[in-house]
Amino acid sequence: MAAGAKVVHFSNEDDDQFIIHDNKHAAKRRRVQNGVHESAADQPNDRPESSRPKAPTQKQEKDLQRKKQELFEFRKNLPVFTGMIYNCVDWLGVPILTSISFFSSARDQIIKGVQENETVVIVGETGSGKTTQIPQFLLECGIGSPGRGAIAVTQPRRVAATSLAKRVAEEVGTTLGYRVGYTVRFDDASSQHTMIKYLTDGMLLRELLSDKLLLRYSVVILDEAHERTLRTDMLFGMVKEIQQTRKEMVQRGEKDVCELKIVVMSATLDAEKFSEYFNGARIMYVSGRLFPVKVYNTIEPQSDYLDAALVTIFQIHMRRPKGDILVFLTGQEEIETLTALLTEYAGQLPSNVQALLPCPLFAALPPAQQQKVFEPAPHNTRKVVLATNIAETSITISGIRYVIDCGVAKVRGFNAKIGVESLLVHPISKSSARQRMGRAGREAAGFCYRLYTEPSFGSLEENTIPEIKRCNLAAAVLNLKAAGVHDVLHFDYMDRPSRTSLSRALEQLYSLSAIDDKGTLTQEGKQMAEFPLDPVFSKVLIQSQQYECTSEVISIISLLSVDSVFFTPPDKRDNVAEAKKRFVHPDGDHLTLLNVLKSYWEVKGDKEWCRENFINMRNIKIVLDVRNQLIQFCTRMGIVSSTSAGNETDNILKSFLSGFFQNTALLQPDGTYKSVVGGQTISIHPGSSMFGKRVEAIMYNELVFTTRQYVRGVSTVQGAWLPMAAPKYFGNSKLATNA
Ligand SMILES: Nc1ncnc2c1ncn2[C@@H]1O[C@H](COP(=O)(O)OP(=O)(O)OP(=O)(O)O)[C@@H](O)[C@H]1O
Repeated sequence: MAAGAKVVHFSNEDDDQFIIHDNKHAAKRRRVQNGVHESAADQPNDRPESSRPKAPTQKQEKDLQRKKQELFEFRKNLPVFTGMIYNCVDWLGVPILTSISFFSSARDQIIKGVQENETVVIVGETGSGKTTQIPQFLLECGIGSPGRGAIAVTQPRRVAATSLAKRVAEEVGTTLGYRVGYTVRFDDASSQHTMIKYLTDGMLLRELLSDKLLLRYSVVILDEAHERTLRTDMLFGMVKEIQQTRKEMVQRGEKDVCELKIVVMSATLDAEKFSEYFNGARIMYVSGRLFPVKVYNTIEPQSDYLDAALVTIFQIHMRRPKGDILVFLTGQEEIETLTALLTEYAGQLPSNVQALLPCPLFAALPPAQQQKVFEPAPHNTRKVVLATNIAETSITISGIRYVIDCGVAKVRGFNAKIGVESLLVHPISKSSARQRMGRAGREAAGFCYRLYTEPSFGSLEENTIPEIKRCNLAAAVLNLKAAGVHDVLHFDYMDRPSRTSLSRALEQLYSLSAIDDKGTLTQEGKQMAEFPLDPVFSKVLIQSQQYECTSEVISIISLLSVDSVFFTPPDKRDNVAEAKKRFVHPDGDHLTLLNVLKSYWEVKGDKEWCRENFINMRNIKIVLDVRNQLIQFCTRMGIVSSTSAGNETDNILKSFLSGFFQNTALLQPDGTYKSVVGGQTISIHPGSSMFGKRVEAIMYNELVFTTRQYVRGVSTVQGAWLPMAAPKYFGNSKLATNA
C-alpha cells in the first residue's frame, strides 16, 4: 500500500480495498456550535382557496388509476398488508404467539385493533409499510371519513411529511393535496377534501391554537414516536387530554363530535412504556421486513469519521454493484466539506468507472433543493446523498442501497442550573442506528456500513434521551400556554422535565414579558407564540419596531440562521480571513454580518465578487429565502418592516439585547469576561470580529464548548443598556454581583 493511503476495514468484507493515494483530506475540522433555532417552527399558510388543489380532470384520473394499480401490486406484499400481528415480544424482542388470528391478514387485524381500541401502539420494522399503508387502511374502513373527520399523520420533519404525501397520493390515485395532502411550514398542499394529511408535529400544535379539540380529525397518528422531539412529547399530552374530553362529550350526547382515535407508531419503540402512558393502549407488533439489510462495523475505531466516510464511499463505488449511497453526517459544514472532497476525488476516477453525484440534504436547505435528492440519478451515475439526521426516519429515497452511518449526531443540550444551551456532537442511540440502517433495504436488499466497531454499537444507549429532558423549555412552555395549558408544572408529560428546567423556562418567559407574574400569557406572549422563531428571537423582532430597525433585524436574524456566509476552502484559510476583514464593523459580529449582506446587494450578487470574497452563495440564498419568509410573516402580523433612520447601530444592538440579555458578559479588571448569568469566565472565539478587543460589556449569540468556553456572534453593548433591555431580570443585584 502506498504511503499515506487510507483504507477502512469492515467486518466480513473482502480486502481488495480501493486506495486513495492522498490523504490531505484528513482532519477537516468541524465546529461544535450552538444557538440559533435551525429550523423555524411551522406556520399556517394562507394560500387562497382558489389556488388550492382540485379534483383531478378526466385525463388525469386515467393516469392516476393506472399508477395506482401498478403500485398496488407492490403494496400488497408489504408486511403490514399480509404479515402477522403479535401481541407481545419476549425480552430479546422476538414476537411471541398468543391470541393472534391466523386467518385474517395484518391489514384486517390492524383495522379491527383500531376499531376496538381508543389508542393503539403499532411497532413494525423500518420499511414494513406503517406510515404509507396504515392511514389508507383507516380511510378504507371508514374510521376516517368526511362525516367523522380526516386522518392526521404527524412527522418530526417536513421533508418526510411532503415526500410521504406525494407517495401516498399516488397509491390512493389522487392528485396531491386533494384526497391526500400535507401541511408544513409555509406550504400547504391540502384542501377541504383531504382525508389523509401528513403534517409536521409543530404544524399540528399550531392547528391546536385554532381547533382546540382537533375536531377536523377522527384519528391522529403519531408517527416516529421514538424520536421524542419536544413537540411530539407536547402532542402526546395534548391529544391524550383531547381524547378524554371528546369521549365525555360523546357520552353526554353532544352532536357533531366523535371519539378521537390515537395511533402511535415506530420501528424502534418502547411499546410498553407508551401503552402505559396511554391508559393501557393495545400493542400490535407487525412481523417481517420486505428486504434484508446486511450490517458491517469497522474492525478498528475511526479517529476521523469524515475521512472514514469518504474512503468508504469510494470503496463501495469501486467494489459494489449499482445502487445509491446515503451518508449520515452531523451538519451542514461537514456535508459541504465532504461534497467538495467527493467532487475533487471523483474527478480522478478512471474514465470507465461510473460518475459520482453528491447531493446534500440538511434542514436549512431550501425545500426545492431538498427535493432534488428524491430525483433519480442520471444515467451511469451513482448518487451520494450526504444528509444530517433529517433523513434518519420515515423517508424512502428511491435508489438507496447503501447506508454509511458515522455514529454521531448534533444534540441540543441545556444546563438548566446555569441556563446555558449548547449543541454538541454526541454518539447516537441504538434506536437511531437502526433507523439509519432502515433507510436501505426498502426497494431491494441493502447494506449498512457503520463507521464504528461492534462493541461501540453495543455500548450505545438504547434510546435517545427525550428532548424535553435536555432542552431549554421556553419555547415549549410558551406553546403550551398558547394552547391553553396554564399549569405547565402539572401537565401530563410522558417524561417529566426537571422542576429546575420548567422554572428556568417560566423565569425566562417572564423576563421576556411573555407571561405576567401569575404565569398568564401576555398580549406580547401571544404574539411571540405566533412567530416561527425561538421566543428570544421573537422578542428581538417585536422590540425592533420600537427602535425602528425591523428591516435590519430581520436581515441579521436570517444571516444567523446559517452556519456561515463564508466558504472556507481548507487551503485558503488566510485568504478567507483577509476577505472577512473587508466587512468588519467596529461594534461586532451582528453588524459585520449585515455589512456582508449590504455589500452583496450593492454588487447585485455578482458571482465573481462572491468568489473573490469567499462568499458562500448557497448560504446567502438560504439567508434571502428565510428573510423573505420573515418579511411575509411580519406583514401578516401587521409589523411594519421599517429601516433605522437615527442611530442605526445602537438601535439594532438594543433590539438584540432585549432578547439576548442573558447572553451577556462583563469585562473584568484582569481583561477576561465573566458571564452575567452563571458568572463563568468566557473567551471570545478567534473567529469573531471582536477577538482580542476589550469593551465594557458584550452580548453573544452562542456559547461553544471546545478547549474552553468560547462565545461566538459577539457584539459590544453598554452596561447601562442592560437594565433597560430586561428590567424584570436586571431589576436587582445580578449586575452588581458579577461586575
Ligand atoms: N417515495 C417512495 N418511493 C419508492 N418506494 C417507496 C416510497 N415510499 C415508500 N416506499 C416503499 O414503501 C415501503 C413502506 O414505506 P413506509 O414508509 O410506509 O414504511 P414504514 O414502515 O413506515 O418505515 P419507517 O419505519 O422506516 O418509517 C418502503 O419500504 C418502500 O419500499
